[in-house]
Amino acid sequence: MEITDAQIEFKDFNFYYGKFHALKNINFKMARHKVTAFIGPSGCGKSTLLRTINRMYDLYPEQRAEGGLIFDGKNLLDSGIDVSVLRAKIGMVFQKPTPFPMSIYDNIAFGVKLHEKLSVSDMDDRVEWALRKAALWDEVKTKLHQSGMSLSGGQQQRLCIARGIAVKPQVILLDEPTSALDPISTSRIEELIGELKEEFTIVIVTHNMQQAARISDYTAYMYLGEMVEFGVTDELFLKPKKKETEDYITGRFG
Ligand SMILES: Nc1ncnc2c1ncn2[C@@H]1O[C@H](COP(=O)(O)OP(=O)(O)OP(=O)(O)O)[C@@H](O)[C@H]1O
Repeated sequence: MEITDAQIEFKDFNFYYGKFHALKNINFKMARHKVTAFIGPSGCGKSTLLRTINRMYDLYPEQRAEGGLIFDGKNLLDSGIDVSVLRAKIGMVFQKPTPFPMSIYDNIAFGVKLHEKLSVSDMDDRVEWALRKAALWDEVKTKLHQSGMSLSGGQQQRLCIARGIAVKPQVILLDEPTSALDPISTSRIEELIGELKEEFTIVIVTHNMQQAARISDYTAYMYLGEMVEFGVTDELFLKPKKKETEDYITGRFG
């Protein structure tokens, strides 16, 4: 399987927490405007891999990445990369909804103001655009100046997605975005992911294999820091090439 339109490419990529070798020789590409899912048992390195993509590890001096992580023709591991610009291009949504303690409107406007100078009416338009894209507009349009914390968990997570989208990134990283949500909010977010890929490249970590099978185009199965198998989602689930993958997806693992 060859990915011809890659947005991000990992080349001989390794990652260390101090002396612990957490990601081992990772090589694969993520396709533009598709959903790529990382699955695997707890501790296999899914979140670590996701967090390298916007250099979250920069905050911790003992964490180190080596090799190639190519985006827009540049190696994101190079020291010359401006990490704040990078994080505007590659947004992230966490497992637990994390709205800022400010109004719904300001939750979205805050990040936009860091990168762009918009007039009041352009900002209003941007906030509406982001909330519509995140399928939240109809629920909040009459209460934009109420606190983001007053929303339900599922609405808060859509607000966080709207906040990520508002700066117009190219890639959205989702770290188990539905694991704290009820089934109805989960299916709304899954539906939303299907719509967002029209405009953004999506990478999702999920411990839920059915979710990966439902929403992703490509799936990577990880185990003990290695990428055991990467492929088209339907093929990986229906006809895995490796026995380890088959054991995991059929529940025979462990
Ligand atoms: N800050 C850290 N310092 C040291 N080791 C870490 C750190 N964070 C994670 N690890 C280790 O790196 C490995 C991968 O962890 P990671 O959180 O990426 O796994 P995961 O697949 O996302 O797991 P889960 O599904 O449980 O969230 C584990 O062995 C973990 O113990």
